Amino acid sequence: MTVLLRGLILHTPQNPFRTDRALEAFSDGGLALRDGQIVALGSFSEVRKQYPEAPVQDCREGVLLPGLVDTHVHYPQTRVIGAMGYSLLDWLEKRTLPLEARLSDNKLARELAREFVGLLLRNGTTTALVFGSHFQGATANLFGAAEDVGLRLIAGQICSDRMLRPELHTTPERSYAEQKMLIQRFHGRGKLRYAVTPRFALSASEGLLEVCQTLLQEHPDLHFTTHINENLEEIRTVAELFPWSRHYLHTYDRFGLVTERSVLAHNVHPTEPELARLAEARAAIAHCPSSNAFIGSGIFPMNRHLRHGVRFGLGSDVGGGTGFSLLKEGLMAYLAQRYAPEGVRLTPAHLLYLATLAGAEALGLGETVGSLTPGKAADVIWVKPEPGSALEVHFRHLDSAEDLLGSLFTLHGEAQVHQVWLEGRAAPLVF
Ligand SMILES: Nc1nc2[nH]cnc2c(=O)[nH]1
Ligand SMILES: [Zn+2]
Repeated sequence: MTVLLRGLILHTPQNPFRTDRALEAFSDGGLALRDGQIVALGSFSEVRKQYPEAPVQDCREGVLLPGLVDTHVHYPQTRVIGAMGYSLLDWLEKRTLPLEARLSDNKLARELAREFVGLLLRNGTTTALVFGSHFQGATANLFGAAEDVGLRLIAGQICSDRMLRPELHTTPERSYAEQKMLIQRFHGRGKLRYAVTPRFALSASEGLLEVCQTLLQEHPDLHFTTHINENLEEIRTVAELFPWSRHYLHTYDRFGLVTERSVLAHNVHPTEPELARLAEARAAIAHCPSSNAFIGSGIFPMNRHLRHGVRFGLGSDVGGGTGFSLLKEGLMAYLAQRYAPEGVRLTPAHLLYLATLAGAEALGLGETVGSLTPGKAADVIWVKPEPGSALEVHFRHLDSAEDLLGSLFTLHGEAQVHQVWLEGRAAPLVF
């Protein structure tokens, strides 16, 4: 059955870093959904003519957007959000890893998994690349929870075999066996995909990175994700642990882990050769602006990434980040670039692109999601201003789509994700 959504529709089917006309807006727009796909987009009157019999859902209060894409978020860390006053390595040791160690308890893991996928959806995230758990059972729970609600999920069991805490350490042999089972069970099942996920080079021996390489060789369509160049002390430690490495990226590249299926989180302090190599390999960066500020990692050198042609999308990086909202990450990216000495002048179209299509492309899903182009999956969100809020005033009085988008990102805290469609089906937002 075809359904029509009517309302203000905004998306960025093109890259605003390359063209001035990337933002497409339909002030009284129509979006036709059928069999999980978008089948038409245009002015409401045009789309209505194509589907005169279809039922219409009136979404004229607020705005319809593509589902948001989070390229970096940690499933076990919802309850870590807000731990102030740390930098990366002491934040991990004192606040994050103790909680992650508790996910050996499957009951807790199941509860956190349900809570986590619910929070993604409530914030309008319909596709996510997720750091799983160090435990096989907990990671299986994450896949199960995503499947239950229909979230498009790429995730994997984290592997580490040093420098964290003993409960979180595996061995190369054990990690291989556990990951193999998860890959067989979940990779390619519905909307689930598997990502090989060493936590970071600091906590992975060469033997473990070799296991990651073997898994990617045995299953060339797997994804790969990890952290890189987030914090200066981390970078110094990695250089000591891999004395042969030319730079941080080399510790992954040596094992064949830097490809166009790789997403590396942060990259706040890259060298020029690393940027050149990332561009050459077509690997993508997950830019996590609120986390970079909150844990005090630094300001993302966006201009250098652009100059080299390195791809990047947005990541909430919960719980180093300040919450699940990618609208907020858009604003944080904007603010950080305003502070940076050679910051990029971002527009509302850039922010929407970074929160949607750029992320989809970083995950290799640019043909499937990230914009409302007909033929893509019907992953759509309806965002409304809170009654009585400043954002509502803006929605009533602004007439340029671009200004409205700017106010949506700026006043994101007054926006409510009212409804989410996953492949055309309305998802429940209360769990
Ligand atoms: N932000 C962040 N960086 C990391 N590096 C290694 N683990 C983590 C993590 O959990 N969060
Ligand atoms: Zn992270």
